[in-house]
Amino acid sequence: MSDLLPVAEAQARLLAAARPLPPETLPLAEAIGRWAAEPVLARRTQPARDLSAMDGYALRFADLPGPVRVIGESAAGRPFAGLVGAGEATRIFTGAAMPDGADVVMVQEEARRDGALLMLDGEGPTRVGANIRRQGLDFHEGDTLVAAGERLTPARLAVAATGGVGAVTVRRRVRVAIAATGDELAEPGAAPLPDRLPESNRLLLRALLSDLPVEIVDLGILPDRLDTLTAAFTWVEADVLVTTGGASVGDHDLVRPALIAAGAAIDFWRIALRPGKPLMAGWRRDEQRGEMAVLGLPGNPVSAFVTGLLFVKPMVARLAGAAQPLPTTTRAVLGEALPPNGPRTDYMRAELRDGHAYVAAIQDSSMLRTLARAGCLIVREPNAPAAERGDSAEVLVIA
Ligand SMILES: Nc1nc2c(c(=O)[nH]1)N[C@H]1C(S)=C(S)[C@@H](COP(=O)(O)OP(=O)(O)OC[C@H]3O[C@@H](n4cnc5c(N)ncnc54)[C@H](O)[C@@H]3O)O[C@H]1N2
Ligand code: MOO
Repeated sequence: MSDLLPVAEAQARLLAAARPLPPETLPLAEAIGRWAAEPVLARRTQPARDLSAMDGYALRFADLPGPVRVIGESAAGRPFAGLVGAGEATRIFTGAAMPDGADVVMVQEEARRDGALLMLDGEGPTRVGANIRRQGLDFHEGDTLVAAGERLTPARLAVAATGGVGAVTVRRRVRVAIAATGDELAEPGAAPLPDRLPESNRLLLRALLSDLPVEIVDLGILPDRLDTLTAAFTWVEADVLVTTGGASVGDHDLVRPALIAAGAAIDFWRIALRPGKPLMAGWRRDEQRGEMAVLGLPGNPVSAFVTGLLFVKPMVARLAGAAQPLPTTTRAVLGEALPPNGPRTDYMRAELRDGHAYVAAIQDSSMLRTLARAGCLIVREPNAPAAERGDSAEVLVIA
C-alpha cells in the first residue's frame, strides 16, 4: 500500500502534462468565469482626473469657513469650464471633475447657503484634498488589471471594463465527455427495479463542473463489455474523458483495458487517497484529434466526488488556463476526536457548525446521504496521529 502514488504528486504529474487549450478573444460579457490567457492592461487611468467623492461644494481650503460666492456647477460628465478663484466655489456632485483652482470639497450637510452665498456650518474638511479622489487613485494606464492565468471573476471583469477594455483573450471552452459504466446502473428517474441502481455519477460530475467553462458530452451509461467500452473510448472526441466505475480489480472492471485498447496510455492507476484509491489517469494522443486527458474515476459515488474535486476540476481548470487550478483548503476546529490515519490521505465527510467540524460516524464511500449532509471534508495526511477535540484541522469546504 505504501507504494501508492501520493495525492499531491499525482495532481502535479497530471497538471504538468496538461497544456492550456488554444486562445480565443471574447467580449467581456462572454468571458465570465474564464481565465485570462494574457495579462489585461488598463487602457486608461482611473480616475482620469481629480473627482469629487461627495455631493457638496468645491472651493479653496484657505477660504474656509467663508463666506464664498457660488459661481457655477460641476456634475458627473459635465465639468465646470472656468476657474474657482479666491472667495469662490462651485456646486459639485459625486464623481464630478474638480474645477481648476479648487482644492477641497465641503459636503453639503456642513454648508449653509443663502442665494449665491455659502458658509461653513459644521466641522468642515480638515485638510487640503479632503473628499477628492485623485487622478490615478485606482490605477494608471498600462497597469496590469488581471494577470494571465487569473480567473475573470465579477470584480476582475468590472475592473477590466473600467480600464477601457472591451475584449479579453481566454482559452476556449473545455469539452468534457462523461461516461458511467456498470451493468447494474439504470437511468435516474426510471422505475426502480430490484437489481438496478439509479445512476448518479454523471449528474454529480456535471454539477461539479457547472461553474467551469465546459461543454459536456454525455456518453450515457455503458455496459461492462470490453468491446462496447473500447468503441466508445475510441470514437469519443473531447479534451477530457471522465469515466466512473470499473476502475478496480474485479473481473468486470474493464475501463483500464478498454482505454488501452482505445489507444490511451495510462500514466498512473491507484493513488494514496481515501476514498478514491482506484483512480486512473492518462492520455489518448492522436495526430488528427490531438490530446485527450483520460480520468477513470472509481464508481463509488463519494469516491467519484472526491476524485472529481481533486483531479477532474483542476484538470479542466488547467486546460481552461488557470494558473492555480487546485482547490484551496482552510482550517476548522475539530468537534470531536479522530483516530490515527492509515497510509492514504483521507478526505472525511464532516458537518460544519460554529466553525467546528463534526465527522460522520461511518465513512463508507458508497454513502451519499452523509456526503449530502457534509459541509466540508476533513483532510488527514497519511499516517497522521490521533487528533483531539479542539485541535485545528485542514478542511476542504464543499457546501
Ligand atoms: N479486491 C478489491 N476490491 C476493491 C478494491 C480493491 O482495492 N481490491 N477497491 C475498492 C475501492 S477503494 C473502490 S472505490 C471500489 C471502486 O471500484 P470501481 O471503480 O471498479 O467501481 P464499481 O465496482 O464499478 O462500483 C463501485 C460501487 O459504486 C456503484 N456505482 C458505480 N457507478 C455508479 C454510478 N454511476 N452511479 C451510482 N453508483 C455507481 C456500484 O454499483 C458499486 O456499488 O472498488 C473496491 N473494491
Ligand atoms: O477508494 Mo475507495 O474510493 O476507498 O472506496
